[in-house]
Amino acid sequence: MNELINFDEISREKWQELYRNNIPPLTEEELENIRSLNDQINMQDVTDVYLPLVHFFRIYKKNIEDMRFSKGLFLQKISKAPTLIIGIAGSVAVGKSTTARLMQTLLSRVFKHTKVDLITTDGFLYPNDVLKEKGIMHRKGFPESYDMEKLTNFLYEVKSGKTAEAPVYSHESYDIVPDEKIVIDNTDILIVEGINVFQSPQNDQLYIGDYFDFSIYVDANEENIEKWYLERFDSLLALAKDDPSNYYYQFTKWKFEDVIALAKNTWRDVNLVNLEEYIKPTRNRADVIIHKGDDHFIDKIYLKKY
Ligand SMILES: Nc1ncnc2c1ncn2[C@@H]1O[C@H](COP(=O)(O)OP(=O)(O)OP(=O)(O)O)[C@@H](O)[C@H]1O
Ligand SMILES: CC(C)(CO)[C@@H](O)C(=O)NCCC(=O)O
Repeated sequence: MNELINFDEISREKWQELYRNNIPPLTEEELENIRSLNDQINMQDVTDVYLPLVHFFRIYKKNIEDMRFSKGLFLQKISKAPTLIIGIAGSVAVGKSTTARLMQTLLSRVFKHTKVDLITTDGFLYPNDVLKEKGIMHRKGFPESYDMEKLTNFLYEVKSGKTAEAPVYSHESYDIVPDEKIVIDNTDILIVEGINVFQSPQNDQLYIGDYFDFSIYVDANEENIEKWYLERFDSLLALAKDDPSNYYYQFTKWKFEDVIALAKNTWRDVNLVNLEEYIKPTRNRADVIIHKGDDHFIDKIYLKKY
């Protein structure tokens, strides 16, 4: 990991020691609530990894608040605190949504009276008919498949304290959901999760990285991510088996080996290429890298030094 020269590598054991218990601990019941969001979450990760991470984020939060206060004094103008934005990036199927949901729950528990919202940049993909028109349906998830201008405008509106709307993507329909929006209003912390959150847009004037106050990259080796992608493909098929409106329904009628071949080819020809060419190169832009080993077990944390 030579390109991570600018990061301190911290083992899980060391990381969990760094948390000095001055955040109100979660109750058992609250931990149970988080578990219900995703049965597979290893609850040890919550106490060993995520609570220290929330504690670490507190340092960034305080720094930003102090800076805003000092700027306000200088300008003799105290303005409303802008929404803090946290970016979570990483490969398709590495577990970004799970990390993002956990962070959302923990942040709203730890910082009382704080409204924490979550969106995914999947909503800013062009709808399938536009992707087809552009001839890039096979490039879903690549930089050109996102409406980056729309995403940048959305982040700008959130930061400016305006009511902002994010479109919604569905894995089940494999498309943008028409007429569905997530409304972001009076949010204290917004988590933005997606494969492209640290990518530079084609237009040099716009850089979405400028809007992130804290950023996390979820990392794992490619063999593991492929495995998790194939497992998720399986879950999507199971979900689709009685629902002809589901995109994955068609594959439930295929021979088993053909479905496996399709999933493996999609991983190899689309998502792995995207990971190597466009997602992984943004890893060193994150403030924190969470590294997972087998079975999603978090074994290492990397913190940006400078
Ligand atoms: N901590 C975890 N423990 C066990 N399983 C997990 C964990 N995190 C994610 N998974 C599983 O890994 C798969 C991928 O996770 P998830 O859907 O969160 O990925 P993602 O990075 O958000 O993917 P995408 O970018 O395609 O939306 C899912 O099947 C999920 O249930
Ligand atoms: C929607 C994205 C791009 C990201 O979540 C991904 O899940 C995806 O659909 N990739 C395209 C190839 C595939 O079907 O896996």
